[in-house]
Amino acid sequence: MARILITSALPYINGIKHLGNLVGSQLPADLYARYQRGRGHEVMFICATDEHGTPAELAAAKAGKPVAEYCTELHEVQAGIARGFGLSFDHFGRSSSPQNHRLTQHFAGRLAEAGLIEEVAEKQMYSNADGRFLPDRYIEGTCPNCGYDRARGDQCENCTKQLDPTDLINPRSAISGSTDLEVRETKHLFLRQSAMRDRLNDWIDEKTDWPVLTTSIAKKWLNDGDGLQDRGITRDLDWGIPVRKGDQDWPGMEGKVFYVWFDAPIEYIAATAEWAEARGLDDAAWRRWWRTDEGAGDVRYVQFMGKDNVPFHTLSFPATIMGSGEPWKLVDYIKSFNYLNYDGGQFSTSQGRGVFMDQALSILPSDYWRWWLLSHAPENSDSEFTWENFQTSVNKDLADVLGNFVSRITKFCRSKFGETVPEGGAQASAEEALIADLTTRVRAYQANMDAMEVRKSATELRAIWVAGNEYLQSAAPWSTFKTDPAQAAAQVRLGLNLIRLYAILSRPFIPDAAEAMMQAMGSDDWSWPEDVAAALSALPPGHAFTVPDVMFRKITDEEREDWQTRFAGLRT
Ligand SMILES: Nc1ncnc2c1ncn2[C@@H]1O[C@H](COP(=O)(O)OP(=O)(O)OP(=O)(O)O)[C@@H](O)[C@H]1O
Ligand SMILES: [Zn+2]
Repeated sequence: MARILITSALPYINGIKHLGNLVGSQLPADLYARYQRGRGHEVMFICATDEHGTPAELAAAKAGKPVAEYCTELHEVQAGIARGFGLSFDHFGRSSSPQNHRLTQHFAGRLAEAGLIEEVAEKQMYSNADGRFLPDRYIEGTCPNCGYDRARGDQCENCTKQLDPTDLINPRSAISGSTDLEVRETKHLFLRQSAMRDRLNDWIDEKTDWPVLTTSIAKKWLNDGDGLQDRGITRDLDWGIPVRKGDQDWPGMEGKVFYVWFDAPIEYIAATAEWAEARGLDDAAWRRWWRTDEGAGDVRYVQFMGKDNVPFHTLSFPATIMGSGEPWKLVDYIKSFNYLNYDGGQFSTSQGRGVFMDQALSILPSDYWRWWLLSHAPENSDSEFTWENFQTSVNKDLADVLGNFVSRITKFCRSKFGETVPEGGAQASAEEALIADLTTRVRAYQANMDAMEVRKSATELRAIWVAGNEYLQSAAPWSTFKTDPAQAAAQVRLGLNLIRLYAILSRPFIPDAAEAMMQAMGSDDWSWPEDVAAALSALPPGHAFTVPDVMFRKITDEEREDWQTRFAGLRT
C-alpha cells in the first residue's frame, strides 16, 4: 500500500467558485484521490479556503461585514458546495487558522536565519483620507500600458499587465475614491528567490515526467529577462498573519502581515495539522505526511492547479521549503491545467460571468457536471463549455450508454427471472471475448488514471461502458431466452456483474451514480477488479438485486435553451 498526499489549489474566499475553478483544481484532485483510495492506497486529500489579501477585505467591505466574519461565512458556503459536488477532502481547512499562523511565522523565521530574507525600503501609496497604505487592489487608476481606467494596483484586468501601485496614472483609493494620495517610504520583507535560482533550476530539471505546461511556466520565470526575481512577502494590511520571526517579534515590521501568496501554500501543511486536531490526534499523525524525518519518506505528494498558480508552486513554495533547511516534503508531481472558457468568453468571478458551482447544482445533480467537466478537462489546451456540448455529452454518454445499459439488463432480468441473479448456462465465446477486451481496457484505464491523464481516462471509461452495451446488443438475451433460457441466464448474470464492475470503475468520476449502481446490486464490495474475470462472477446465482430508478435523465432542448439564456448575462 502506497501513501499519497494530494492537495488542490486553494479556492479564494471572495465568492462562490465557477466551473472553471472546479475543473482546474479541486475536481481532478478529487478524481485522483478517489481512484487511489479505490486501489486500496492510503490517501490524504487536503484543500482549504485561501482567506487573506486585499480582495477578501474588499469583498467583506462590499458585503458590509467584518472580514473575519465574512470569511467564516464564505468558508461554510464553499464547504457546503464542495460536499454537494462530492469532493472527498480529508480536510477542508482555512488559511486563517491558528495552525497556519504558527507555521507561516515559523517558516519566515527559518528563512531569515538562513539569510534568505531581505528588508527593503519601498515607496508605497498612502491615502491621507483613509489613513492607510493602499497595496494591490486597494488602489485603482488608469493603466499606463493600455489606458483602461479601472486598472488595479497589482494588475490591469484589461491587458493583464502586472503593475505596481505607483505605475497607475490618476490613482485613487478603491476604498474611498479619494485622490489625496502620497508616496511614502515603508519597509518590507523580500524572499531572496534569486539566491535560490540554481537550486530551483536543478530541481525542476530533475522533473522530466512533469506536464510540459508545468515545467515550461517554471522555466519561463527562472530564465526570462533577468531571471527569477526576489519577491515581496509582506503587506501593510490588518487582515492576515502578523509578521513574526517564529515566535519572536520582528523589529520594524510591526503592524504588517505576510503576503497572501506566502502563507497560502503553507496552509497545505497547516490544514493537515487542522485535520489531526479536529480528530483529536497528536502532531505525529500529520507530521508523518509532511516531515521526511518523521515518516513522510515514502509519501508521494501530488498537487493540482490551474496554470496561473504554477509559478508559486514550482518556485516560491519550494523556495520556502528548501530555504527552511528543514526536511519538509517537497512536491513530487504537479498536475496543471489550462483554462476552461465559457460559451465564447472567459469565466470570471469578479465580473460574475459563467456558471457558478451553486447554480450548477441547482439545475442538475453533481454527477452530470463531474462527467462533463472531467471528460472535457482543459489539459493540452484551453477548452470551452457550451450548453450544446454539455447536453450532447450527458445525453449520449450517461443516459444512452451507461444509464440505458443498467436499465435494460435489470428490467429484463426482473421480467424473466425475477430480482435475483439467475443461475444456469455457461459462458461462451462472446462472453470470453468481452472479458478479454475488458481486461485490456481496465489496464489502459488504470494506466491513464495513474498518469493523471484525465481526458484519456474518461475516454477509456466510456469505451468500457460501450463494450458492455455492444455485448448486450449482440448477445440479445431477450432473443436467446426464446430458444435457450439457460444461455440467456448466463448472459444476464454477466450483465448484472458488469453493473457492479462499472460502479467500482466509475466511482471516481460519478460517485453518486456509482453508489446507486452498487446499492441496486445489493453489494458493498468495492474491491478493485485486479482480475476482471473474477470480478465478473462476484455476484453469484441467487444473489438479490433491485432495479434502480432512472439513473440519468436526458436534457431536453427546451431546458438547454432556457439555461443558455438564463446564464448568458452577468451574475450580480
Ligand atoms: N477558467 C479556469 N479554468 C481552469 N482553472 C481555473 C480557471 N480560473 C481559475 N482556475 C484555477 O482555479 C483555482 C482556484 O482559483 P481561485 O479561487 O484563486 O480563482 P482565480 O484564479 O482568482 O479565478 P477567478 O478570478 O476567475 O475566480 C486555481 O488553481 C486557478 O488556477
Ligand atoms: Zn492595461
